Amino acid sequence: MNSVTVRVPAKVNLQLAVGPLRDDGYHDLVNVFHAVSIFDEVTATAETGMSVRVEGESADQVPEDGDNLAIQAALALARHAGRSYGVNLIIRKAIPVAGGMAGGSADAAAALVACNELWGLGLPVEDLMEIAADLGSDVPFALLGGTAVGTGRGERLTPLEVGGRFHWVFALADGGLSTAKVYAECDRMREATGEEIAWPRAADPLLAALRRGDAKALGSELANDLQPAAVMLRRSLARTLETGREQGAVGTLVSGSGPTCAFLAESEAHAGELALSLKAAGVARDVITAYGPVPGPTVV
Ligand SMILES: C[C@](O)(CO)[C@H](O)COP(=O)(O)OP(=O)(O)OC[C@H]1O[C@@H](n2ccc(N)nc2=O)[C@H](O)[C@@H]1O
Ligand SMILES: Nc1ncnc2c1ncn2[C@@H]1O[C@H](COP(=O)(O)OP(=O)(O)OP(=O)(O)O)[C@@H](O)[C@H]1O
Repeated sequence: MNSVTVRVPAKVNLQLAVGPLRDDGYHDLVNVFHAVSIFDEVTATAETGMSVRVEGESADQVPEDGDNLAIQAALALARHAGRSYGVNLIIRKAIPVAGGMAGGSADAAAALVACNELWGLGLPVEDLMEIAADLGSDVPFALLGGTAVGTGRGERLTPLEVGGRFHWVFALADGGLSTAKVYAECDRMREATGEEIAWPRAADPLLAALRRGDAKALGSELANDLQPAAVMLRRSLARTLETGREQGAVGTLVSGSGPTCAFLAESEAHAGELALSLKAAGVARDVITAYGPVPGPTVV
């Protein structure tokens, strides 16, 4: 086999409960991940060296060297296998860059799946999961897809049962936000208010709403502890979120570390209407609809 292409989805966090700062610089989380139908595509082609090219949505903001998370994933896999394999990766991006939708993590997961296949390694998903956790906190979920709760720094996953399809609208912002800076701002704001930091717990009503496939109930349970920090660093998000609420979204939140804002709709038709209203209000660089949950990386 000379070439393998893998399609991989973005994520939104339905609940992101952030615990205290740990000694290793990470935070313990309860992170309810949900994969949505915005896809990057990664094509891996056999080659002697390691190289990457990025095309599509905001490709100019993505590194094409060793800083690219997909190349790091390929290198980590070759190291794990104890061989000096080579690969050329072509990444076609649709997931917003530095948007809080785990685009880099998705590409890393896709590269692991593609190279495992291309190099004929046949490693089980458990091995890929271990490599994924070393690459970044979001990468294990990017390998899994669907809907799952993550604990630890988000890498320890339990898949969740979901009783239906949810329809989403995403408002994309101009420019990204640094994940590390958003966590640091969250710590700063907590310190300034002297707020007691609770141990993160999954919200039972949210899990029940997911099981029933109940969009209205899920909408009122969406929660992101990083949201105040993201809004503090990007004040314009307050208006974007408010506009979605006014236009009838059943749930509204910043996706992960932002700045993408996510709006839950009652149906596909409602998502279409909501997207038009948000576009007309001019509160986003672009507005897209998607549904979830969707499966993780798929060879196409
Ligand atoms: C915001 C989320 O996207 C929500 O899913 C993730 O928690 C971030 O996951 P990620 O982008 O894969 O993050 P990593 O590459 O592992 O870490 C980047 C930085 O985010 C902060 N970080 C990340 C995860 C975590 N549980 N606690 C943290 O404090 C740390 O400052 C870390 O240096
Ligand atoms: N394959 C990649 N795709 C996108 N960004 C990448 C990639 N590899 C490295 N990066 C770098 O990582 C940074 C974060 O990009 P990414 O799109 O993963 O952010 P994010 O969606 O906010 O992440 P998360 O939701 O996991 O916090 C970018 O600014 C970019 O420089």
